[in-house]
Formats: sequence, C-alpha cells, structure tokens
Amino acid sequence: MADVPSGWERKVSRSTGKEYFLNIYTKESQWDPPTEPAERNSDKVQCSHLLVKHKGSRRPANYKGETISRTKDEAVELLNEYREMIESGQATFADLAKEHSDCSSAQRGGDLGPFGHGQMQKPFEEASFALKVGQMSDIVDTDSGVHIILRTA
Ligand SMILES: O=C(N[C@H](Cc1nc2ccccc2[nH]1)C(=O)O)c1cc2ccccc2s1
Repeated sequence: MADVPSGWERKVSRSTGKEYFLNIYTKESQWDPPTEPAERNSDKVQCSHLLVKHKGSRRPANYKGETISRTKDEAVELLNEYREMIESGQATFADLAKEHSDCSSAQRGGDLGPFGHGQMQKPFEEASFALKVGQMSDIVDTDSGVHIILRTA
C-alpha cells in the first residue's frame, strides 16, 4: 500500500517493531492498512468464481443441499484440474462453475456481479482487486472453501 488515506499516519510499534496505522482524529490505532472509505472509493470489480467447498468450510453443504465431505487437499486437487481444463481451452470457466461450483452463483456460471471493497471475505476481495479484466486467479482460500476467480469487468 503506497500511501495511507488522509487522516491516517503510518507508525512503527516500539515494542514489536511492527508497522501500524494511527487515525489522527480518533487516536485509534490498527494493524491493518486503512482502506479509503467506501463512499470515496467507488472502485468495483465484477468476477465469476468456482468454489470447491471441503469439510473444513464454514458451511460444508452446497446450494443443492449436498453435504460436503471432501478434504481440503482433495478440493485443491480438483481446482487445479479445473484450472488446467480452462487454461488448455478444454472447457470454459462458466461451464465448469455451472457444473462444479459449490456456491449458489454456479447457476449463473459463477458470476457474482459487481462488488466493492468490504463486501466479500478479505482474501477473496484482495485477489479479485489484484486481477486485471480477463485474468484468472491462483487458488484463493476463504472460510467458504477454495476458489478460482475470473475477473470479468
Ligand atoms: O456467499 C455466497 N455463497 C456461499 C459461498 C460463497 N462464499 C464466498 C466467498 C467469497 C466470494 C463468493 C462466495 N460464495 C454459499 O453458497 O454457501 C454468494 C452467493 C452469491 C450469488 C450471487 C451473487 C453473489 C453471491 S455471494
């Protein structure tokens, strides 16, 4: 993060040497870099994703009501296979998301619609905003399971 939004100062903790952020007005401090307030930061991205849940997922069931019992390693292995099928042109992202995603967005080819900061789980948001339009992510880990993300807008 190059700079911090106005009203914040970047500091270094004397005890831990870790960087932290101090709000000049409230004197509140936080470890996480402050993001611009949503109203001033209207950045939005549109992404599709393919989610493979596993038994450690926050809700180990998919929108079809099937209980998920696969391990996380099995889920990662499946996702790597899907990634290869997409990269080789053997299948489209939307077709594989429709057929295999454990998220209810599967019914829309994985499309989540446009979203801004603070709407999705942090690892998913960070990966999505780091993608260029048309780019597919590496495997992204959230409490819901493991995902591959395609930025569409
Ligand atoms: O949270 C959702 N679905 C969860 C799984 C899930 N967890 C996610 C975490 C980050 C991004 C998308 C995610 N989808 C579920 O079905 O258990 C969403 C479904 C849909 C459908 C259409 C548009 C947005 C969303 S967000």
